[in-house]
Amino acid sequence: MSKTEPPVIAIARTADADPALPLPEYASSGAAGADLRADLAGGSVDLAPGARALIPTGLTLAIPAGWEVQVRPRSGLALKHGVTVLNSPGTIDSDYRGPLGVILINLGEAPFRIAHGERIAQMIVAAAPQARLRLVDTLDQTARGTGGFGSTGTG
Ligand SMILES: O=c1ccn([C@H]2C[C@H](O)[C@@H](COP(=O)(O)OP(=O)(O)OP(=O)(O)O)O2)c(=O)[nH]1
Repeated sequence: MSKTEPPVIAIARTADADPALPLPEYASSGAAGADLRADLAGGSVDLAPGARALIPTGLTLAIPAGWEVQVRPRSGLALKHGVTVLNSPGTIDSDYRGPLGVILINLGEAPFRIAHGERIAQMIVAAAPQARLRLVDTLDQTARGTGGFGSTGTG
């Protein structure tokens, strides 16, 4: 099977970033995601139950055209604390050069403190081709037709 060369994602720190924070990296040879850390200028953010916040990572990315970065939750935070990425998966566009932020929400029962440098989410690089979008009068026929939303049953 031929393996396509993975894209290069350029990472730059924002002007106010903490240069001591580790950059995202793959923790194992098979890891799909690289962890993103909260860059809170040495401080912390308290998320009350039900509250959400945009958490800065101190990073900006340059993603090649045809690719995207998805911001996904960390399962440990979700299971242990009910803290997850509200807009999961967050979409980082290839032409975006602004700061990468993570929108976290606390769906747990207890307040959750996000510490500076804590790993709060993970970034996944995925192919995202821009399709050619065309308006037509009728669509081609398929066996499924218009069936959806549970049309095949629940069992
Ligand atoms: O979790 C996220 C989601 C988005 N972004 C940045 C990168 C992305 O390219 C840009 C716009 O995101 P999106 O298209 O999801 O937001 P929008 O609400 O549609 O805003 P816009 O009108 O700016 O596209 O915001 C983040 O930093 N974190």
